[in-house]
Amino acid sequence: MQIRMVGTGSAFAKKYDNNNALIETDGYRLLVDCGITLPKALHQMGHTFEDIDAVLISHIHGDHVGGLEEFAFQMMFKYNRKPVLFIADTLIEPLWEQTLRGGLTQDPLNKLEHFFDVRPIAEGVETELHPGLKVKLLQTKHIPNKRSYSFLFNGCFFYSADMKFDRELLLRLADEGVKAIYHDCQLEAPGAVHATLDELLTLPENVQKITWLMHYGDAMEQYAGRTGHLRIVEPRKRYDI
Ligand SMILES: Nc1ccn([C@@H]2O[C@@H]3COP(=O)(O)O[C@H]3[C@H]2O)c(=O)n1
Ligand SMILES: [Zn+2]
Ligand SMILES: [Zn+2]
Repeated sequence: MQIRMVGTGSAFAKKYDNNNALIETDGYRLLVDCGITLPKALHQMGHTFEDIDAVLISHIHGDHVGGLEEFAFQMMFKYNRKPVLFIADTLIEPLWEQTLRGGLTQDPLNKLEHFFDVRPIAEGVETELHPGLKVKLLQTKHIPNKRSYSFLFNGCFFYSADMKFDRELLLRLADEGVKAIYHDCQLEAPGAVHATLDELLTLPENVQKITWLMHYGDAMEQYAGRTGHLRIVEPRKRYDI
């Protein structure tokens, strides 16, 4: 499995695009989240929406779903293919009713399934997305009373949705043999709805060594050399997991 971040920025970052990823395995290309900046950033990487086999959504914030309207329209009117959308069963209704319905509705098209091949995923159940690529959704804390799901790929790669610091979860994942943790990180405290760098730096060395920071602000370069054993994910670079 390989990962390339289309962007690594926070919701407000201007130097880095929205924190969205491409996970590739045996020629299969999964887009993880599709934010506001995704259409342009994907184009700058030399890809079109046609190159995407499926999209997986973590939660409903613009930097994670704001590019889905263009994705849906391009696939319908430019590429004549209904894209596969993997999404927690609990997010299907809010994604349509609270985010996409306004822009996409036109007679007779009035539901999410008219635009996407929707594949609901139940929390906590390891689900095959493609031969060789499985995901387990873990509900993680982000905004009170708003569901947000982090991803455990193939039992060995944890990719955080936006989430608050959860020491027990990270220690447990490391104990269970997870090889890599990609974690959203707010460089400056207070984190409020994200883990802060200071919180992640309290992790034991063995956990820090497998943990990579993403979803950071424009000040990221000032933190070079100040992240302990935590490494910073670079945008658009291909990493083997
Ligand atoms: N209660 C909240 C809600 C949101 N926010 C900020 O808005 C951003 C929305 O995208 P995000 O990536 O979840 O990061 C959120 C916070 O920066 C915040 O700081 N506090
Ligand atoms: Zn975000
Ligand atoms: Zn968020």
